[in-house]
Amino acid sequence: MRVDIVSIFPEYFAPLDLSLIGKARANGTLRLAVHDLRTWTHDVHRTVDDTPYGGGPGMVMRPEPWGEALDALAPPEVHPPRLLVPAPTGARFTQAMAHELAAEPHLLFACGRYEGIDQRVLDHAATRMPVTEVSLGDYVLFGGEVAVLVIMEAVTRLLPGVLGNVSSLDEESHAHGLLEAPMYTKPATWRGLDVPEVLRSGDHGRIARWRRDEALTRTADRRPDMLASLDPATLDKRDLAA
Ligand SMILES: CN1CCC[C@H](Cn2ccc3ccc(-c4n[nH]c(N)c4C#N)cc32)C1
Repeated sequence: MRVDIVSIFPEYFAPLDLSLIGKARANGTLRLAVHDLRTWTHDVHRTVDDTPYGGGPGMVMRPEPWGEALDALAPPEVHPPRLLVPAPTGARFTQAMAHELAAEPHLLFACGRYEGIDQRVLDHAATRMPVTEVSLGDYVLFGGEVAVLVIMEAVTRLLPGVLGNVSSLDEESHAHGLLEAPMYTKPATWRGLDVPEVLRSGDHGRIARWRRDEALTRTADRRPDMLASLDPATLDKRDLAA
C-alpha cells in the first residue's frame, strides 16, 4: 500500500517511523511519504491560509497550494488514489472503514488546519478521484493530523504480515460487532484478585463460552448501540440465553 500525507506539520508524523508501522515501512508493506503543503506555495511567506468569504472567525486554507499538491501526488495520467480528508463534518471512522481502506492500493490524506480547507479543493478533486471526508468522533480537534495517525494505525494493522498473530484480529473489539472479553495473564493471584477459574481450566469450550458471554455483557452495558446494530444471524441460542 502506498500512502501520501499532506500537512503543514509534517513532523506530526514522526510516530509513523516507530513500532509495527515502522517495520511495515522498512519491509515495503507500507510505502509512506509525508509532504509539507508549503512545498506548493510560491510567496516569500509561504502562505497557506486567508480570511473566510462571508466573514466569521478564523482562517481558511487557500485552494491554490492544495490544488498543486493534489496534482503532484495524484497526476491525472496515473490511477487515482482515494483522497481522505479528516473533518468534524466527515463520516464516522469505523473498523469497517478501516478494512475498506486497507484494501486500497493508494491513500492520499489531506490534513486541514485553521477552520478547514476551501471546499473547492474537495469539489475539484472529486472530479477525478474518490474523496471521503472522515471524522474520528463528535469532538473538535485542532486539525486533521491526529485523525490521520489514528486511521493509519487502524488500517496498517490490517495489512497482510503486519500483525504477527493474525487470529487476534478475529477476537478483538469491533471485529464481530462486540467488545472483547477481559484479558488476564500471570500471576494467577495478584493483590488478592484471582484470574477467573474458567480461564485456567484448559477447557477450551468453556473458555470460548465464557469469553462470548463476557463480550455480550460488556457490550450491552457499555455500548448498547453496538448490540442494537448486531446482525442477529451472528447470535446463537446460547447467546440469547446469556
Ligand atoms: C472551530 N473549528 C471547527 C472546524 C474544525 C476546526 C479544526 N480543524 C481544522 C481541520 C480539521 C480536521 C479535522 C478536525 C476534527 N475535529 N474533530 C474530529 N473528529 C476531526 C477529524 N477527523 C478538526 C479540524 C476548528
